[in-house]
Amino acid sequence: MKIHFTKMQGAGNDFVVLDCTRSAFHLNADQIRFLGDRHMGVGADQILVVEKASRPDTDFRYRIFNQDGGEVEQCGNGARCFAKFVFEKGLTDKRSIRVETMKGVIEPRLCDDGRVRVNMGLPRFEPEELPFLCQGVSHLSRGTDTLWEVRAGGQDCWVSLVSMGNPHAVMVVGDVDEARVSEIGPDLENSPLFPRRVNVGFLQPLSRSSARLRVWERGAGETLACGTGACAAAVAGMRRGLFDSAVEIQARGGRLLIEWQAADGEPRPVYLTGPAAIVFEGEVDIPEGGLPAKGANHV
Ligand SMILES: N[C@@H](CCC[C@H](N)C(=O)O)C(=O)O
Repeated sequence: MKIHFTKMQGAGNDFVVLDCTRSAFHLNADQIRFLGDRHMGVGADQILVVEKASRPDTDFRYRIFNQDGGEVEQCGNGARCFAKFVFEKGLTDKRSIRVETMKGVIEPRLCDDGRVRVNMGLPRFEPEELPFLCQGVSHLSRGTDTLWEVRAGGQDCWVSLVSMGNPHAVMVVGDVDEARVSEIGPDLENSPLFPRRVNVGFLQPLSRSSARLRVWERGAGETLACGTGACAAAVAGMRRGLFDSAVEIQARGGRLLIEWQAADGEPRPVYLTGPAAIVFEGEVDIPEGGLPAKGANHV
């Protein structure tokens, strides 16, 4: 089966985007994994599926699948690429778009400088608001933040847990280049503390308005940037008193601006601003069996 796709990237986080506004989406998890595979398929951290809105107060619906074939709740860099995609492909002439995701409505807006600014909704921190956390886990509070002690990669780590619709654990490190991302990341992603797994952020504050960040993404491994990871890391840092209300997050693939006005205690949405670009278009022949689970096709 041949399908048309658009390859996009936002700060180096890359996507295969499928326009399903006129046809139904019907790929299974093995076929999605084929699309995401960098050797056998097209290659992408996530696959984004653009669909018609199912509610009158929104313009589109979009679905997000990780490279491992699993459908997930939210994707910040994907939201910017989605907005650029629907505008550039003439699917809308609106520069402000309301989009349904699995975890509520988000609002991307195309800026005059070519970047996209997205209202990513409210961050959540309280244990009862973290559905990804194993029930009955004890925690320690410190200041205004709730820090959780976890063991991963053979060491004890203190993490902030944040839901941006999807799950994040953020730890502060001295130097992201030295951080044990590929040991701690997968260990924490698959810890029994997180039955639905978790994205793991390694945050190095540089000043009150800038930081470096690496993210081990659930279902994709380390990526060049993670938009929701940047939001989670910035708000975790703000709650710990490390940052003011706007932070430039430097990821390995680009820079993202995170804004969050939390000072008066009112629940406020997080805004994410950054680049989004179409890289190329193509047609791909998807094998009926897709890409079987790892090891399944070995002789
Ligand atoms: N790259 C994304 C996040 C994609 C989903 C994530 N891996 C998850 O499983 O929650 C972003 O830019 O936010």
